[in-house]
Amino acid sequence: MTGRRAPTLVILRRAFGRGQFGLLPAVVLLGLASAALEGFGIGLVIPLLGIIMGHDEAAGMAGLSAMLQKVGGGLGERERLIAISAAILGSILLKNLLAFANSVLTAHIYGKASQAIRGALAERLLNVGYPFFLRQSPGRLLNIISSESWRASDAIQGMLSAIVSASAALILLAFLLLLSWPMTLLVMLGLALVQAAHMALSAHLRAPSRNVSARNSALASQMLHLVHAGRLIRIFGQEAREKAAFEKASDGVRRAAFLLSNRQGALGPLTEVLHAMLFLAVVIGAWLAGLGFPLVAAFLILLYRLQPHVRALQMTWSQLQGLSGSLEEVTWLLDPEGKPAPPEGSRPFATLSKKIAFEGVSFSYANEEQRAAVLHTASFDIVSGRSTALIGRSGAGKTTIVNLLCRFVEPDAGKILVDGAPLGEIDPADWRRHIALASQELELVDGTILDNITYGKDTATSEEACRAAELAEAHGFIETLPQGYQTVVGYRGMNLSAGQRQRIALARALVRDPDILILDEATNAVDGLSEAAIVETLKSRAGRRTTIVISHHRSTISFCDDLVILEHGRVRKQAPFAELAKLSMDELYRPE
Ligand SMILES: Nc1ncnc2c1ncn2[C@@H]1O[C@H](COP(=O)(O)OP(=O)(O)OP(=O)(O)O)[C@@H](O)[C@H]1O
Repeated sequence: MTGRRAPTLVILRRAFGRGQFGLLPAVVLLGLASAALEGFGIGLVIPLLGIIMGHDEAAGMAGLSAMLQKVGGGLGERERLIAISAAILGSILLKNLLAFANSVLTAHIYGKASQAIRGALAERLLNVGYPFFLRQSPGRLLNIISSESWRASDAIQGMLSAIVSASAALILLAFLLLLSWPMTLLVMLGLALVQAAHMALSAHLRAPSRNVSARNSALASQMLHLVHAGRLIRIFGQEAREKAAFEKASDGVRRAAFLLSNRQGALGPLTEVLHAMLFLAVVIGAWLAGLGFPLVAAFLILLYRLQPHVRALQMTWSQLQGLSGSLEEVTWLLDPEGKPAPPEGSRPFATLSKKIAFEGVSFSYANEEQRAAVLHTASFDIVSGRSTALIGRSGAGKTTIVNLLCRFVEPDAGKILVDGAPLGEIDPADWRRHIALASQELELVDGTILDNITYGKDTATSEEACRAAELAEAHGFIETLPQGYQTVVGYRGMNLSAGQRQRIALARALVRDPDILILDEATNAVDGLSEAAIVETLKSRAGRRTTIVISHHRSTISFCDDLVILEHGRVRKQAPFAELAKLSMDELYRPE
């Protein structure tokens, strides 16, 4: 789970990669300027107190304090008091204006950085090789996108405010140094000790933080299950079991978050106590050193103003440790290393003119358990302009062949040749533009019927969409719906019947008028009459287009020209359909 590169750096690079880095110096400058104004304002307390207490000479003072003591020296006492007060007020006003400008700027950078992280996550999911989804838990992915990405953004916000705090701390320390360097050295030594204690304690936040992320992933999986398995749970009466499983996952999150929050919560008060001790040590040190009251007062006010910035820096540090689990999860998803690459190839593809040839293709869905091969040296041809039925018992490897053809997965051995050219060398985008797939597993998108059909071809007109719906035997039922093509199909098309969903999915494939049409159990929920009409549509592609059909139904493959029979991942037979037309499905499946 732990990324090799520092998660914070990877995320920072992604977050600020698009022009936001240029704004960081502005954040630093604004932070420095507002702290300088604050230091200046506080420094003016020295002459102010001097006037009030009646000893306004610089005797016993050195450096900055002596300079400040002389401010407005040429004025009368009353005018000097008013002028210094006005200068203090002016510096406070300006400082707060700059602080506001800084908060607008950091909010802008934070927003852009969070958006960049979310965009990078979406880009990774869209571009990673498909086998990634076969291996990863959807709950984990959902948790990263929906929750951990926000926490990574919080870390960015923490880092931005840390920049401001660090700038302020630096300037205020410089003022302290100019007022009294021995006292400042004492302060810096004390701060270093507090920081060391803080870092040692913060290190204990990493493990609980990772645990929170892991528990959140498990909970997200449970949530997904509850959303998807509504019917399954009810029909088998498993509500109590599901409730217990959900409670367990939810309680796991609660416990992990409680531990993390307790450890984090202890750091704030502890740091405050250490800072109070440091403050008192400075008071005692000043008294022992015999410093004058105005100087000690200015020093203590500055120190008092410095402490929140230092504490904020330390709390950002512990916040980052507490978010380390989230940062690691986001980094893991963003990192292309160790993830399947998307299919490659640059050879253009215009049309299938001869055939697709599988030559000794072997494949296994290899994972940690190294499963056995599901295709063994499979060799067969899909001839251009003809319809090929791929049949075989359940688990024989038919969908795996579709996955290989669509380049969702790549062969472990052997070749897939398209008009003699290796499929692996063909530009995948070009190739996919010429194929279309209708399958039970390709769900509808949440939108209207028209949205779903034109998903197959962005540029399709309403007329083209209607034509595709007619060919898929969907137009008739769509016309009877009150909203027609504007009917919203709902999540995964749940507002429609299974057969209606399949016909819209078929229209989505047909709207492309694809060179190669692949139907994987694409009409098994469609009634007989509709299926017969669809078969007529498919027949009309003969000679012009190539069709690959997978079905356990004799009627669905009845129009095919060629038959490829698979058995346990091996091609048992390839023959013209006419030669075997008399055999029933059972007879076709039966080993010879
Ligand atoms: N993602 C996967 N990970 C591991 N094994 C898989 C995966 N998908 C399929 N398999 C295995 O590959 C083999 C072939 O599966 P495939 O889906 O290609 O069969 P099929 O012929 O299409 O079956 P059906 O007619 O039931 O749809 C099966 O043994 C199956 O268990």
